[in-house]
Amino acid sequence: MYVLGRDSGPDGGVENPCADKKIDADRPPTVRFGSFLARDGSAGAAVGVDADGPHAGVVFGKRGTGKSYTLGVLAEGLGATPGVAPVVIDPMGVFDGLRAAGGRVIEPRVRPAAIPPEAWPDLLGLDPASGPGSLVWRVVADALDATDAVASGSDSERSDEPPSIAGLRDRVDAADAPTADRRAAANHLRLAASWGVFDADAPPVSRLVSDGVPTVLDLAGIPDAAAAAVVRAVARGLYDARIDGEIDRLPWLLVDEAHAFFDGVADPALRTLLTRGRAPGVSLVCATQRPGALPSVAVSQSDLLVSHRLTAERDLDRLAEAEATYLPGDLASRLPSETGEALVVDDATETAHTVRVRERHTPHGGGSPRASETEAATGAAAKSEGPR
Ligand SMILES: Nc1ncnc2c1ncn2[C@@H]1O[C@H](COP(=O)(O)OP(=O)(O)OP(=O)(O)O)[C@@H](O)[C@H]1O
Repeated sequence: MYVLGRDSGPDGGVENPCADKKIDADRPPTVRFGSFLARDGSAGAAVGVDADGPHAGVVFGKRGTGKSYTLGVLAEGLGATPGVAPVVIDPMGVFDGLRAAGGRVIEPRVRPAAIPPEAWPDLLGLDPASGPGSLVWRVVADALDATDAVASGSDSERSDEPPSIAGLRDRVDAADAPTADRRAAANHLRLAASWGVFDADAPPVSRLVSDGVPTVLDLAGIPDAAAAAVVRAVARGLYDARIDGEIDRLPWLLVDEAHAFFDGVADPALRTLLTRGRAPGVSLVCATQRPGALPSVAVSQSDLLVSHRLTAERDLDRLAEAEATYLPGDLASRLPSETGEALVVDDATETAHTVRVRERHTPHGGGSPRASETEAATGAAAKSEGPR
């Protein structure tokens, strides 16, 4: 986190982050985040998030306190920062306003091969020790071995085709297994096909970050297991692509409603980013209204913690895990109460400050609908005023 100098441009500190991708030679890439909040409630100096290096971060806050909005502020700023590329996991469909910053909104497709064989039974809701579960595990492993054999020139079974769900079902049909197991496995694979997220020919995950504009993966309305598969494929895909040198930019994965992804198929990939993502340059920011449902490692590995208001004891306990010897007093007592305000704990500078998150430059799609704002209500109000 940086204090941004007053001489660095309009908009309270830096150039409009949506405007361009100019590099300021005097300052490392920085995302305009907001301004310090003085004790009397007035706005102080502008603050920005360092985007030069990779980070692990969390954004906490009870419902309606501004988490998604804050994630959108980061996405806007990162989309305008050279050398980085934000990818937003959008389970509620509230980030399509990022189109106004040149972003794209995608209904994601991932390759079945992006999910490792051992994760398939869990993905399909099957016990891996059951007949159908172990059959699915085996056919996925065989299908991956067959495509690997082509790459390695091995003499074992070969397939030029990347595994598809239909191909996996063919393998199930042909397997030496009890009929009931084959039928159950095929039914579960048919269900997975109906989610519409698996495509053997889906573009590689590295394509999501090829140009640096915000990419929003719209997961609204798709089943939880399918959303988890997408998050796993994207998180792991970005990590592997950086390790293999396929991506030049530093990707930032911004996950809204992150608690939903830590108890299923996506969990290992998110933990990999938390614990090892910074080495190859992949950042992860997890936003959640239920910090208590995140694993402790999300807090212990985060070097940036942004917390809007919290009240539930379990969530405050998770926040307390971020208390460090360099911070005086408890964090809970320092949480601000207004929407859009947050306590920011920055491990790099070993500081905690109250910040007012800046306003978005693009429309925000979140916020709860209000009866008083419906056409029915405003129409009724106009009617009750009556003719004059
Ligand atoms: N920094 C801010 N500046 C101005 N308005 C804000 C700010 N942060 C949040 N808001 C307003 O507060 C409303 C709620 O914010 P947001 O949708 O981000 O909450 P949330 O914590 O993500 O809620 P939920 O948990 O229900 O998803 C938004 O509609 C937005 O208008």
